[in-house]
Amino acid sequence: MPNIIIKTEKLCKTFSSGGIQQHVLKNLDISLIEGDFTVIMGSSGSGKSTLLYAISGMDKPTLGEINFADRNLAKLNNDQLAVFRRNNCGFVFQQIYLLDNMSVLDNVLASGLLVNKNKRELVQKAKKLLMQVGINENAWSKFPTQLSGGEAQRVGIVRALINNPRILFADEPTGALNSAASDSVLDVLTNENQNGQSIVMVTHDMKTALRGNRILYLRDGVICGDLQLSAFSEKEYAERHEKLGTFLAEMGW
Ligand SMILES: Nc1ncnc2c1ncn2[C@@H]1O[C@H](COP(=O)(O)OP(=O)(O)OP(=O)(O)O)[C@@H](O)[C@H]1O
Repeated sequence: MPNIIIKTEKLCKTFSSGGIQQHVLKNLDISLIEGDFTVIMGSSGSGKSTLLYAISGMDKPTLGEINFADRNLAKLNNDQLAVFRRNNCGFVFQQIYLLDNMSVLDNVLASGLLVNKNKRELVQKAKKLLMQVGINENAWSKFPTQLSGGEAQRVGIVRALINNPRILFADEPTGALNSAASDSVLDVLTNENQNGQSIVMVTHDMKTALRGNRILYLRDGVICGDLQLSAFSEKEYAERHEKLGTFLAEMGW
């Protein structure tokens, strides 16, 4: 039986500004499966990032429930939510927020030390993860400004993974990268997922979305499509591309 890691019930998010209410997420009932690489797609403004922020506990819903790893997020106050996020969530964004005055290794360690006080163990783990994403020893003492965009994003992924998150949340992780750098980042995400890491990623890019095994399509705050794919494999790229293309055409993408 697949393990449900996040379950939402009647999840709603409404923004109010200037006396006008905008209902961005409307009564969403979603179950996300542990181990999946779930992709959230939809047109601009459909509520993808809002959904990602709500289910990861970065923002509170207006109404409804979010059960994440058997915790009801609505019952947590802001401090408890911050601890919950630190222990359970990793985040990767389009903008890569590495600290410019710290080396690559220190950027990763700074995140890790928030949860694990055993520095020796942490250093070993950070180095292992950096190697895993293709950031070799000669780059560990470099500063973020000395890295390419793709390298910096791969360091960002390591920083997000250092505390063994239950889910890695990614919002347009390749949005600011050129094609080669984007492929290197997608290969890292695919590899992590194939090693068991659950990933939930927002993207508007089809090539990026092809890495997922489940595609949710959001339109006007409602999930109107849910496509299951097999785990990513280069061998069946053409077939996969066609399946996703057909699905997106049906969604009016
Ligand atoms: N903090 C906020 N305050 C007010 N409105 C907001 C806020 N955050 C998002 N919105 C509005 O909610 C709607 C959905 O935004 P969201 O960023 O979730 O869409 P998206 O599907 O991720 O879009 P894009 O693909 O363009 O990034 C938009 O109309 C946006 O202006």
